[in-house]
Amino acid sequence: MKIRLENVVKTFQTFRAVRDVSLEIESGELLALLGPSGSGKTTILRMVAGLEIPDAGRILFGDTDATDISVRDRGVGFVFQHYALFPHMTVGRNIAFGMQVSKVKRPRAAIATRVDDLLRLVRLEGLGDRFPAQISGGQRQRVALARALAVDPKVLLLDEPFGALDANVRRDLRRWLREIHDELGITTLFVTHDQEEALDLADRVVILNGGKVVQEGTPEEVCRHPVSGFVMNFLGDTMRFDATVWNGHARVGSVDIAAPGMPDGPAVMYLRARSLEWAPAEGGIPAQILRVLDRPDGRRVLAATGLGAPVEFDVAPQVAIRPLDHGTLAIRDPTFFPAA
Ligand SMILES: Nc1ncnc2c1ncn2[C@@H]1O[C@H](COP(=O)(O)OP(=O)(O)OP(=O)(O)O)[C@@H](O)[C@H]1O
Repeated sequence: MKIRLENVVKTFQTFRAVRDVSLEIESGELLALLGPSGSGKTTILRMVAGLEIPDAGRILFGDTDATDISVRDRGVGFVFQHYALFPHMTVGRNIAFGMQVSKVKRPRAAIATRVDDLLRLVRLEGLGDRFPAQISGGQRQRVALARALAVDPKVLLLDEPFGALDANVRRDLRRWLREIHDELGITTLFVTHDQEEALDLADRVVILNGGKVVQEGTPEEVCRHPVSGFVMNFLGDTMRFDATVWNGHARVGSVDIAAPGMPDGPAVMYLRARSLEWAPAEGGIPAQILRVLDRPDGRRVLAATGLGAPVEFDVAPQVAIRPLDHGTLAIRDPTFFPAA
């Protein structure tokens, strides 16, 4: 089922939370809404669910205008971070609940078979008789997904479903969710403020800021071609430096760097750790090492340079480098945007 939002607006009292948002979720696609806190992600999801009504604009499910269709009749499944399971019901009964109260009546045996199938799908075979308090947080969210899928929704809506879990469990669950999505092919809208989660999971990412779409594209497109300093910064691991551009060259601190195609005037230069190379074969700017942080996959180094603020870069674990060492750093592919 394809979903389309056309010029959707939502205002709370006088606060405009969603400003003229248009987007499409292709049938079978997994789309992530990514943005900082307060950017309007949850409000958009709630409007797709039918839990909020837009002030203006339309929401289409396929060719049908769903704007005035009730939550119950939209055929959506939800998993929210805090959408708790019923604590007094077993896992199996939690999963069965939606089928038992649905308008579509199913025989008891069919419900039991479906619960078993869903427990297998979310890899919780054998846990159907436990209560929510007797399983882990990650397992609870898998039950929540099974419960959402039980009534064969046309669309799956997930709002920070793994937000409360620790980093390793989150990573496992997001790979697992992608596998389930590929198996079922259900149109899915996923809300997160975690860039890595969105980029790992989604076919396409829509980046929001202040209730507006600022960029949309595949993870590769948004990572390789961010349209603004905001997107570049939000996608993470960036260093930001004030610059002044004149005649295709940027003055950054006391350093001159080529900035071809940039208009003259104040600008911002963004670097990522991978844009910096320690001890290049030739050229480079003078640098002094401030700190060396050992990580499982290498060493992250902080250094002072003439750019005006410390920089961070990575070296291989075997590179001999110590605080106070002097050397040179090459800057590759800096990204410039005119200052806002
Ligand atoms: N029912 C409401 N009444 C008043 N303001 C609201 C209401 N719901 C949301 N807002 C405001 O609308 C803005 C967008 O909220 P929303 O929850 O959609 O953002 P979000 O991007 O999902 O943020 P978060 O990641 O923190 O959940 C926020 O400033 C929020 O305070």
